[in-house]
Amino acid sequence: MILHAEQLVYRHAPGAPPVLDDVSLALDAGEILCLLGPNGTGKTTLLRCLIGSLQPESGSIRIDGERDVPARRRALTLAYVPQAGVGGSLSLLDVALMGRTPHLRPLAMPGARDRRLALEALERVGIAHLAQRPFDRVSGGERQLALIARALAQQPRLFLMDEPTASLDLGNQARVLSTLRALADDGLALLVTSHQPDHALLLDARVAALRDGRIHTAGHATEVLQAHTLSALYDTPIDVLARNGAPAACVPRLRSQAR
Ligand SMILES: Nc1ncnc2c1ncn2[C@@H]1O[C@H](COP(=O)(O)OP(=O)(O)OP(=O)(O)O)[C@@H](O)[C@H]1O
Repeated sequence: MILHAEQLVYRHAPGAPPVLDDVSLALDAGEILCLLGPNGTGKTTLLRCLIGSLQPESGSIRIDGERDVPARRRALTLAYVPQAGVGGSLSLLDVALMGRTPHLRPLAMPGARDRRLALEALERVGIAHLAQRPFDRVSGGERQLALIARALAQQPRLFLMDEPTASLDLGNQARVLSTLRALADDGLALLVTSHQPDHALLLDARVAALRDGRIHTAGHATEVLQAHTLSALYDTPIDVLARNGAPAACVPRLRSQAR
């Protein structure tokens, strides 16, 4: 098991209500786990606990079966894609090159191989033509793609991605989702937060849905993403439509359409 979290409890302040309450999950090589749940339910907080930037009050996190993995080894094992990143005036190539940092000796500069891997990562997400453009002079979606490229260049075994398709058009959503599926098929592990349950279906992923800081629903997307489960999770009527006989699209009903 590459990632195993057990009974995590996290509060932003002592005595405050828990943001994460008894949350457990496990992720193996070759798997995609899609983390769903309403706004403010603790998805980013969970990712930040898993990468070690927040400290849970109790519970355990093991990577490759080991607790308290040293920072350098952790950086070689897992890559985090945040919702938004700060790249300033760095070029997108330099942003992608930052993914190579854990592989460099202290104070060493990236070499030709690092630059090739960074460029390949930009190509894989379709923005190699923007390699020399400063991060603060590209669109929100292009920034998101650059942050994904940085993670790809890092060549980790485990990806933790916070809403990686949130700013992307349909074409780029399909490109990124195809890339994520291909990474899993290559044996890598991915934990991906999303507000689009459809994406869990497209990715043929397992799902863990958080609500009020607790696991509300868990299982394979095709089994658990049913109209009644989603309607309860998001507190709104949701239909699940089929394509080729399999659930494919999760569509909320507006108040005027409620039956
Ligand atoms: N620094 C902070 N201090 C106090 N509360 C915080 C802080 N950051 C987040 N929160 C609260 O913690 C809860 C969980 O936030 P989190 O960002 O993990 O939710 P999320 O599920 O990722 O939400 P979204 O889907 O909107 O991105 C929310 O109620 C949020 O308001």
